[in-house]
Amino acid sequence: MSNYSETFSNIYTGRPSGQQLYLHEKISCLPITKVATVASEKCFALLGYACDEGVKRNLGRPGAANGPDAIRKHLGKLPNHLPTETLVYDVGTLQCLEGDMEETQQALGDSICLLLQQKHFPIVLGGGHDMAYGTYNGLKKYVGKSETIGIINFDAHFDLRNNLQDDGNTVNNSGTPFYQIAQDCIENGSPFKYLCLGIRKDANDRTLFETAKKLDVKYVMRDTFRIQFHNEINAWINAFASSVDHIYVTIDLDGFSSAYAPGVSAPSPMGFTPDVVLESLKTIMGCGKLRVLDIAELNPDFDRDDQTAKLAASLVHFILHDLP
Ligand SMILES: N=CN[C@@H](CCC(=O)O)C(=O)O
Ligand SMILES: [Mn+2]
Ligand SMILES: [Mn+2]
Repeated sequence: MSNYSETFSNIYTGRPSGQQLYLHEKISCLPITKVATVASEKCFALLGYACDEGVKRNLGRPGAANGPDAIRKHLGKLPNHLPTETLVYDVGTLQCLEGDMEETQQALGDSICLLLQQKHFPIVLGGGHDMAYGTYNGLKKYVGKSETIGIINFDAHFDLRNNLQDDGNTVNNSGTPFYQIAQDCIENGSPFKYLCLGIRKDANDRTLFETAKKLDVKYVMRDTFRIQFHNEINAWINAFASSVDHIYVTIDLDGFSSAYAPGVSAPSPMGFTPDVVLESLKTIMGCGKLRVLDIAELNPDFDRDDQTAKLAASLVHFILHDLP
């Protein structure tokens, strides 16, 4: 079972300016049932996915269910440079009840589809990376079967774990979302287009590399995913983008070095840096195909001085301000 809760505006606090100098004065909280098509050219919708059931099932460290509110608390304090006609709504949070992650993913997919139909750009705040299965399916439902979706995942991990157990049952978790998507694509005869940026050799076993190869996954290893190689990285991103109709970006915070992002279930001591992610996001946004973005795996229980929550909030700030 999943539960929807609307966001109360008192989560967004900061310096009062009376002239919308800060995002807490810009973001409007709106129940998702009241979302309507807007005349404004640009309208963002922030949606929480408060679920760490997938992390628990994947033997990780629970706590990501508190990720969405931790991001909101820091986002509100950041400066607002948006034009008045750009709208930013917070449309609430989906909570996973009684461990029913699948129902929460389904609710996420339905919400994403609804927001896209109403011409909003959804930004999902997580939450375990199992959210990717919900976000992707929402976009798929919106664009229809004949359109190709490319997934770009900033992550230390492939998250291509096989969800089929020895006893024949399936167990989905935060490490299986892209495997599940791949299986659906195979079943539907649609291409599985997946690009991973920042893969760590010391965080993915041999079978995961074999699965990636079998599924023709494109990936950039962490030691190459560095700002020094931005020309090459941009060329790979552009080549990938030109082979798809729509792009879904998913940012797993555990791909960042734990110097930047300690507040995750599975930290990366030798992860990537924010500069290469921002550079890559600029390239992706420049393609004009980005339709939805989510940020996964914030676990405030393990954060240090809120730096991971602040990093996530700054990523949202960047998307709000730099999406063309
Ligand atoms: N979403 C995270 N997935 C990783 C977790 C790794 C870990 O817990 O060490 C994975 O399953 O590979
Ligand atoms: Mn990861
Ligand atoms: Mn992940």
